[in-house]
Amino acid sequence: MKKTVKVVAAIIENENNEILCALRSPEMSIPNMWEFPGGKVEEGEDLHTALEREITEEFACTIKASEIFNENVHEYNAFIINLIALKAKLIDGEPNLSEHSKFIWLKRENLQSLVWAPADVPAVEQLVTEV
Ligand SMILES: Nc1nc2c([nH]c(=O)n2[C@H]2C[C@H](O)[C@@H](COP(=O)(O)OP(=O)(O)OP(=O)(O)O)O2)c(=O)[nH]1
Repeated sequence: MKKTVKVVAAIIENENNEILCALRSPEMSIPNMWEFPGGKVEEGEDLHTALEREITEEFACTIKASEIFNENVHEYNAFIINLIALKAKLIDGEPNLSEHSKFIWLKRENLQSLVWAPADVPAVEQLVTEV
């Protein structure tokens, strides 16, 4: 049976209404695909704490996570992902690149120009149609 992995991802919007998009590197799993930054929730950890921890680890800045925006279950070849996207705001510092190949800030209407990790597609669609 495939393992189910619980992953939190941040929809970080800046003051220009742009959203942070990160490109997974060739060395990461699901390589060379765009994602909302985040990572796996650890045993006993709540969603907000997990997301704030992952962003500090991967981008050396501080966010405050708020409401759940989208939740999606997607079956990859190797595992099943329960991807929970939370809205978030940058509260200290600016993102710094470490594990990812690149990050960009994009307006909602341009999000679909990227090749997203398949599990992220429903969240992207919801963002594009959000008023
Ligand atoms: N962070 C993140 N991961 C995503 C998204 N969409 C998606 O399919 N994934 C996949 C990629 C990875 O297989 C998994 C998350 O693992 P990760 O490698 O980013 O997290 P992690 O840092 O906790 O993992 P690790 O150190 O244990 O390898 O979920 C997304 O929007 N954000």
